[in-house]
Amino acid sequence: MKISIAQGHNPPHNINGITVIIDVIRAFTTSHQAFVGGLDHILPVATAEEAFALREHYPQALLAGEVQALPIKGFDYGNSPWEIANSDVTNRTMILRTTNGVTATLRARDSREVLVAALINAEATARYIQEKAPPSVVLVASHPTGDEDVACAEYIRALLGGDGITLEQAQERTRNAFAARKFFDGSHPRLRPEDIHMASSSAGDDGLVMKVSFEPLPRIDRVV
Ligand SMILES: O=C(O)[C@H](CS(=O)(=O)O)OP(=O)(O)O
Ligand SMILES: [Mg+2]
Repeated sequence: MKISIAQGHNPPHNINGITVIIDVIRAFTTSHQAFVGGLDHILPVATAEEAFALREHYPQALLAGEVQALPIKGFDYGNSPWEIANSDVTNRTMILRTTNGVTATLRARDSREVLVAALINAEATARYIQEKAPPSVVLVASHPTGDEDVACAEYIRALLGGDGITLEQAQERTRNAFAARKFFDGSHPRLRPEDIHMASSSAGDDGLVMKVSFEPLPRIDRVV
């Protein structure tokens, strides 16, 4: 199994392999928490306008996401695992707009299989990949310049038997990433330290793997 790490919003072609889009702060930590809370599925979209337009077709859907990390006016939730953990999302659909994780996911079509992951479900994701044993795995750190997603990619690579780092090192790099700072300096009441505590946590191998499909609409489901 060839394992490579890429960074940014444009995942490389990986026609015969598995591509994992990683977003630790916070898109896929939020997504993981939503599935833990019983969410049915996620519809990722590129813009807030697309989110509002899509909700016309899915009036029961919840809107979640951010622009420049801040909650979007008219949305139900920010891109916040803490907000989701404190809400009832059972059997709901969530339309999700985020800057890095969702953007990279929407551009990851050239792969046999696409997963999304964060540190919280790194172990479950790695075990799923090991069981599938694809010829190639591309781990995409979706933040173009941040360290938290690269750290998670290096941890997953280690879990897959390659070079890498420990969970504790990945957790430390997440807490120290520059994207984390704004959650600790009181800059906005809805940028809470709890989001980073959740993003730097591990659920161990909780079996919660998140898989992307693209037709008829981009969609993220929990693998059951
Ligand atoms: O809202 C977030 O956590 C980020 C934006 S930033 O990196 O914190 O500025 O969006 P995401 O797509 O989850 O990386
Ligand atoms: Mg991010």
